[in-house]
Amino acid sequence: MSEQSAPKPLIRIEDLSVHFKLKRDNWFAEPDVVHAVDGVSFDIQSGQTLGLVGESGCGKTTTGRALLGLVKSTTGHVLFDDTDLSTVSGEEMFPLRQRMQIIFQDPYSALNPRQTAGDIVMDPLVVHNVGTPSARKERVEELFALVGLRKNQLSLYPHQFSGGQRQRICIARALALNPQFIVCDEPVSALDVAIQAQILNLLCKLQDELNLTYLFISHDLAVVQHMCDEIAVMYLGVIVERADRKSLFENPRHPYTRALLSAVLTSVSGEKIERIRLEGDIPNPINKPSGCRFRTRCPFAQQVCSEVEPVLEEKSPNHWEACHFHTSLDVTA
Ligand SMILES: Nc1ncnc2c1ncn2[C@@H]1O[C@H](COP(=O)(O)OP(=O)(O)OP(=O)(O)O)[C@@H](O)[C@H]1O
Repeated sequence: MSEQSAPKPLIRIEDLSVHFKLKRDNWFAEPDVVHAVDGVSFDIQSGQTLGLVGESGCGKTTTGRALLGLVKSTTGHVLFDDTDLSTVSGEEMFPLRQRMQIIFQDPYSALNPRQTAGDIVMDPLVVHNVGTPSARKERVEELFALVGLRKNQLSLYPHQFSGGQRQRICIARALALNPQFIVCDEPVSALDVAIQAQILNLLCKLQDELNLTYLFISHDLAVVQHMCDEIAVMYLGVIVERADRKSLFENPRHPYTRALLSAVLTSVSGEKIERIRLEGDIPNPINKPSGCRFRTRCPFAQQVCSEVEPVLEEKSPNHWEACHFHTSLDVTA
């Protein structure tokens, strides 16, 4: 594709960091700092899905929230449709918020138990003062149909729905203001496996029909494989590998990605991948290891790994990796 016709990203994150200062034990102690996200950059093209994967605590949710301005970033920039969100005022942010939404992991706690499903989905229209009362009612009915809920369910309360139906309510609410971009934060991990596929299919269908752009956060590689065009693998606040879905599943490079994938066992092409067992837990983001953050769990770590932090480099076309070694090519387990 020529440079002129290259698509413009809808989302661009440049060197995003989010550090949380914890409360001090006493006035003379330095506060501990959690390095939840440390210099993350990526683009998402309009109409595409970027998957963000990694173990619990690696900074996926914080990245998604910082992107939407729900947590304050320490450094870096988030550009939405070429607008740098760090430069816009609260007033300017209000209409932008309509275009960027989030679906949470837990459809149980995301819904107010005292509101009917219809009122929940109508809420964003009321808050943003969109349409007349009758136009809002019509829009809510349309949204119910779009996500596969029935009109006679409008006046029911959250507890009267199944888990999958509650996630459909959350999706309808997220769509109410016609967003372009949605952060899907583990949207199926709280659901039964049988229901997960239905919700994933619904998200795919809505993406096609409404040209939505997704950041899809998950710890589950099987889910990401189903949903995403591109995948970024996160470890302890940084991206260690990023590639399109096919390259990542067929030729995983980083030892961490390969460890995650070996739990799934077969690659997209059906070939078995070399097994790397992940020992121990993810280190504490308050005291991250020197050099490569993965070195304390990496079976291939060498001296340089504790001394120099590897940068994310393009190791083959559009396949980025942060590792001192070409592990997929020259290291055997
Ligand atoms: N408000 C906060 N204050 C202090 N630390 C926080 C805060 N929010 C998140 N963290 C810490 O930041 C790190 C990254 O958390 P985050 O929730 O982004 O990870 P995650 O990969 O989404 O994990 P999970 O899948 O469990 O949600 C964790 O160590 C977490 O404890």
